[in-house]
Amino acid sequence: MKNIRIGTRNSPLALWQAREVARKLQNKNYKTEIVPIVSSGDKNLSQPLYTLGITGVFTKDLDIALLNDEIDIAVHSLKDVPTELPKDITLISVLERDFPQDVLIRNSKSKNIELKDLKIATSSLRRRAFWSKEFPKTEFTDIRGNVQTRLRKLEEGVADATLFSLAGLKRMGLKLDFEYLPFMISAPSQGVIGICGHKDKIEINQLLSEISHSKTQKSIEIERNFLRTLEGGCTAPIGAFAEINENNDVRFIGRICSLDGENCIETDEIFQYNSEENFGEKLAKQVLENGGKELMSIIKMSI
Ligand SMILES: NCc1[nH]cc(CCC(=O)O)c1CC(=O)O
Repeated sequence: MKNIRIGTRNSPLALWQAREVARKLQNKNYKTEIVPIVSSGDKNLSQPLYTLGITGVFTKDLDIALLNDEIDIAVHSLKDVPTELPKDITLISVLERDFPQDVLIRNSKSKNIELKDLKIATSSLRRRAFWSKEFPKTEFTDIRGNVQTRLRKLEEGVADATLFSLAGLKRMGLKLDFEYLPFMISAPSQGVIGICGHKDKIEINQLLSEISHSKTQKSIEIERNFLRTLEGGCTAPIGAFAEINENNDVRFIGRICSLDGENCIETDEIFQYNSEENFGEKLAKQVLENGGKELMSIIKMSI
């Protein structure tokens, strides 16, 4: 068999994740090749992007590379992958989730400041809203770029502290002091590496499904169905985390908040998993009935 061409974005985190997938495949004696995709090849496509359902800012270029057959699979941080996938593209595999928590990183001058007084750098609506729910008077500033860039900006003094997914820090081998934040709920699929493929590549998809982690698969299915049912395509402050034990008991925590964190609706349920039921959708519908519908329309108006 030919090399499996693994498409990835070019950032250090994305490349690490692609290598992790390559390692898993090599352990099964498949040959791999990493193909960093720098910019989009949309000029090679015969149809405009919107007719193909291509929407995600982080996933667009890899979707196009898959459709152009420049790569066999695309490796993503699953939390950056929209719940509605483009036509002909499918989520074929997930790796075992690690460290889904959001953690706080302070710059070296802010070690003794109380949480409520910290100026926080984050562009995530979810992180701002959930932090504000706990500490309403917080001042925020935007911060963008990859993990390393953001750490540099933090040390330059754009803010006192920032929030990261612990998975991202661990993958980058960054041994920084961090603090857990029990009041945060992670983004749906946070800490999960997802692999997308082309629907027609049956053989590749079959072998990729062999490395998929089934407990993680069940968790993200619930979290993503929860998100899909709530959002209808918009980016709202939504957290979702499903944990499954050996007996197939699931604990699911979900939350939506207004941007300022003042109005939140939360669900926290324990149930027995079965593949027939769409728990994510069911729990999201409960949230929508409990005032979530009104909250979602307020959020959509303020974005
Ligand atoms: N949107 C950025 C992004 N996408 C995935 C990760 C980290 C890896 C992960 O949590 O899956 C990050 C950085 C962060 O949120 O701190």
